[in-house]
Amino acid sequence: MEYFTKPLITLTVLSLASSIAVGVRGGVFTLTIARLNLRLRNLLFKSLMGQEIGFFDSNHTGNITSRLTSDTTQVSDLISLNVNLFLRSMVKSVGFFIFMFGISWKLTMVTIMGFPFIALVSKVYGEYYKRLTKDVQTALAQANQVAEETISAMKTVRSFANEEQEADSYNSKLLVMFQLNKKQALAYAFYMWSSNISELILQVAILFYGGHLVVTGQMSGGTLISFVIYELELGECLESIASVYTGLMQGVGAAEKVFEYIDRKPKHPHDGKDVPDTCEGLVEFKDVTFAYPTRPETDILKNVSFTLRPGEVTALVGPSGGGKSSCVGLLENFYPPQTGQVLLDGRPVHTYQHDVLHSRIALVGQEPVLFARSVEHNITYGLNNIPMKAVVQAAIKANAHDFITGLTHGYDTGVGEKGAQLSGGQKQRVAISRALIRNPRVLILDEATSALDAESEHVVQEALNNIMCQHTVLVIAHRLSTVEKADNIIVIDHGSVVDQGTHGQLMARGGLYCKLVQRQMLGIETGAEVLNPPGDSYLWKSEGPGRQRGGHGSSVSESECEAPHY
Ligand SMILES: Nc1ncnc2c1ncn2[C@@H]1O[C@H](COP(=O)(O)OP(=O)(O)OP(=O)(O)O)[C@@H](O)[C@H]1O
Repeated sequence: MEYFTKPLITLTVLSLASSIAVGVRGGVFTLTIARLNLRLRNLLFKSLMGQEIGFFDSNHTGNITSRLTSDTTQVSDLISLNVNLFLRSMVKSVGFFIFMFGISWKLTMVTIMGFPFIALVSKVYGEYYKRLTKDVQTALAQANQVAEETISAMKTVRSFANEEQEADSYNSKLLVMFQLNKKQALAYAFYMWSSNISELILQVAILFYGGHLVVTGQMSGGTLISFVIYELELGECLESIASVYTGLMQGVGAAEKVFEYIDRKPKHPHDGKDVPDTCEGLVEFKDVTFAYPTRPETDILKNVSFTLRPGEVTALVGPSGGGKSSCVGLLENFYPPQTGQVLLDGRPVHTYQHDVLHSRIALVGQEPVLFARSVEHNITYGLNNIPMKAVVQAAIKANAHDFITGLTHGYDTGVGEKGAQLSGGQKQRVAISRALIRNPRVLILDEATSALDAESEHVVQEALNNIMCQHTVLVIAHRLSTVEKADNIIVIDHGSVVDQGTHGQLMARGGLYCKLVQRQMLGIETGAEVLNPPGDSYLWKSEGPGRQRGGHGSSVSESECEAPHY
């Protein structure tokens, strides 16, 4: 009993210490995974926020969110788990080696001889697995892309009864991933087979040489058995280390995708430093040529020059696709021009400090994008510590106050994802309030009142008229009646300024603007037909003024284009 008591006590103490260590290790690693995940996601999201708009034009949202969610989770899980396993297996392996060396250095050398082969198998498999993992993550991202696009456009899917095709499309993307999973399974089977065979060969070699040592009396049978037990344990540890390598390679595959975005330097960074004390609001486009990064071969704007003067309303008009919104994109510093300059008060817009530029230029876009927050938070978006009074004032100016107070929780009412719980006109008015609360020097209204009903449009237009004299205003509108009173109307077609002047001047010249106005009055949509009339004869021209189609009782004829007072 005395002989047994001492080892038993030692074993008990070691086991207790070990169980405490296991608990601590588990806790620490869980915490590490969480911290790693947090850090990776934050770094990735921050890097994404700094990317140029062209990056988002060329990368699908589903792909980006997949990196932000599943790839980061893969990285943190796999790396933490495998580092954990690696440390444990390493400590155990070193211990077993010491014991084995103590028993027989000759047998230990035989054991070591088998390692290079086992390491080679792991390396080849690990590299292959890394490549496969990258492909699997890419396939998953593509499946996510389909899912995200479909779910976010559910009403369109339903209205075209396309649910089944969307489900098929998702399934086909998943099948691509499944094919890769099959390759993974095959590779794993091959790896298990080769590593088990190599281990078996090693054991046979040890037993053969150990047997020889026992037979020749250099070692006792009991010692050989102890050695073999240690060797088996060591084999398990080495197997773990090999699988750690594979796991780490898998993590590295996912990490490469995550770090590709984390390390990406934006091609058009918004890192301007200028903070001028005052801002007049003089905007100049000087000989601007521009192509979108996704289509660098097509110039969307060609040598465009114009000026927006403080206190004046300038309208950009022209056929659809002419490049009006692209001008806004350049003024907002979303994209850099290829040649020429876009200046605000004589300084290129990209030299302004990012938040300063956007406090001086505010945009109300074609499709107002609201966030799934309260009305108040949407109006004060990007601003801090704004008193409620200012919020209400901005809403009143945009004719939004009445409908907001009619909502269940007034300004605290949530607007739903992308403002889905508001009507188009209501969303637009909240978006206008959001621009007005900044009291910008330059106000851009890109089809801002297009979603409003006639009455709301009138009131919003009046509100805008009241504040317009204090700003430089750029209006883009298809309904040309809304820009008649503009101080300057710039006509853009196929990326070039083809004419500019007041409504009267443009009508007198009888150019494209005049034709667009006539077309609208006839109730026919503006478009390519106006620019490329078949056989150069318009419908109303060939049919004569008395036979005009559609329209609202208008009887404008081409000859009126020449009239100085249209
Ligand atoms: N992000 C983009 N990437 C590539 N090409 C684009 C992008 N946005 C617009 N375009 C292209 O640029 C051209 C000009 O588009 P833009 O939106 O500036 O026209 P627009 O005059 O504002 O038209 P609309 O009156 O219909 O809004 C179009 O041919 C369009 O296809």
